[in-house]
Amino acid sequence: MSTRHTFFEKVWDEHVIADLGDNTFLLQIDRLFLHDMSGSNAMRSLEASGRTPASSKQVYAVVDHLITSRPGRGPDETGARGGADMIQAHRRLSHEYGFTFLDTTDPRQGIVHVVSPELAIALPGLTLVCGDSHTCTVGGIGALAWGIGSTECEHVLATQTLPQVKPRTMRVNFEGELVPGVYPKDMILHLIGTIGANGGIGYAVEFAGSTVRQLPIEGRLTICNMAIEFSAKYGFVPPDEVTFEYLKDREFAPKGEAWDQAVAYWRTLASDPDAVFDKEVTIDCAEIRPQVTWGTSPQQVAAIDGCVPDPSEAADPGGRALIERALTYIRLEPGTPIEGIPIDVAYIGSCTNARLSDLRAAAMVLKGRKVAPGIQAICVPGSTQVRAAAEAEGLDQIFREAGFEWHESGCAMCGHMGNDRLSDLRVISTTNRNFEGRQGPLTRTHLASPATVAASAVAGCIADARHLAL
Ligand SMILES: CC(C)[C@H](C(=O)O)[C@@H](O)C(=O)O
Ligand code: SF4
Repeated sequence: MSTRHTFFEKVWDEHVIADLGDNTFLLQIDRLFLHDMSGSNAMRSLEASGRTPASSKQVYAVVDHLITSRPGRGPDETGARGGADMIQAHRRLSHEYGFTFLDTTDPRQGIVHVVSPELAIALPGLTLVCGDSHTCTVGGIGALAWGIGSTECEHVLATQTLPQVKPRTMRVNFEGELVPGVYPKDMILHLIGTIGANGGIGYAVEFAGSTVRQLPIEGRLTICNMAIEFSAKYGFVPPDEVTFEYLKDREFAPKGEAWDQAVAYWRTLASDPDAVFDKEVTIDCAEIRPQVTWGTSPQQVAAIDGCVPDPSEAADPGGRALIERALTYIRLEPGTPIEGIPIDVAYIGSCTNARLSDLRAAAMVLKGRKVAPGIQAICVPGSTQVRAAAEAEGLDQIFREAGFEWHESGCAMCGHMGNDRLSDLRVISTTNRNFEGRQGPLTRTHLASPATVAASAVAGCIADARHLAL
């Protein structure tokens, strides 16, 4: 391949079937992942149209959004109206169409974006789509992955292709040493806080720089997960030795000679040293402190030793109105120190931060400690495999002894889709969205890393994990 190409251009060009004009291209789609909300709808719509899937082998399906995370749950258990019907249709059609189906009781079940790299369904250089905005998560293993709508899912089901407008390219370089106690979640929140939640609109974002290269895959997945909160549909870290090491021997990874051939190909995918991006941003990681959101957008974020801003200090009336609205909803006064804000609930879960490394980071804080009186603390592992691995190393005991509930895997209280919900409570949460009502009616969500959530559970208020003697 000639030089001066970015990772994105290489993978995109490899998948173009036709130039449709107007910067729109018909792309070959290598993997389609269906979940029990958008996926179930797409399959029912395909069935109603009398069409059949183009390529059953390239489609995977999982039950994650609507199923409750209640321990001891039944296979279709959900509080969502019509949810059991959707799960059942998802199951019936996935079997009928011959898709790989990860049912509620399957030991490989879990949140779609957690199981997709865990089982090597997502692989470097592949195009992977799912009817879910956080599909960009699996860009962390070097796939070109993005979220689509139900109608687009149906299009992919019928044709295994999708028309797409070609985005511009951006590279975000994270450079320098992370301060101890600062995690990938803090890196991405800091980026969104610095550039803005609209900073990535129209871009495919490559996360690069020495700090990213040193991150294990799980940290890269956390960063890419929130590319969409930066308004970038695509976020990725081109594959490297860390990626290959992570994927080797996983269930759907190529094996034997096919593995060697795949790795040889994946090694060609990194952006060329002289590749040109439409935009570049550099972040000095030494400056990043643990981050906590204070408002109702991920960009409304501050360092843990900072304060809630004063709307009167906003640069313009629009900015002032946004801050005022957020503070009214979240019920905080300007100038309130972030540390010490009392909480009701501590939530560790979601496709952002519920992998084994996240549970370990939280357990390190919780070991030998107790959740403060009156605080509800919940841990929902990102997948059933993560849950089993955590149990094998005794993490569940640490969580339980501290006073955390230990749930089955699923989306659960991240977006209260299956009616696992909170209401009118203040939550410190490892999830990715703090929008109004996101975790239940009137719920006030503060996004943070698993270590910060664990420290806050213990303190009963937003707390800096670095202040607890570890
Ligand atoms: C239900 C689904 C379509 C939705 C998404 O697209 O992201 C959900 O996963 C979310 O996080 O809000
Ligand atoms: S865990 Fe939350 S953000 Fe992730 S897919 Fe599920 S609902 Fe969406």
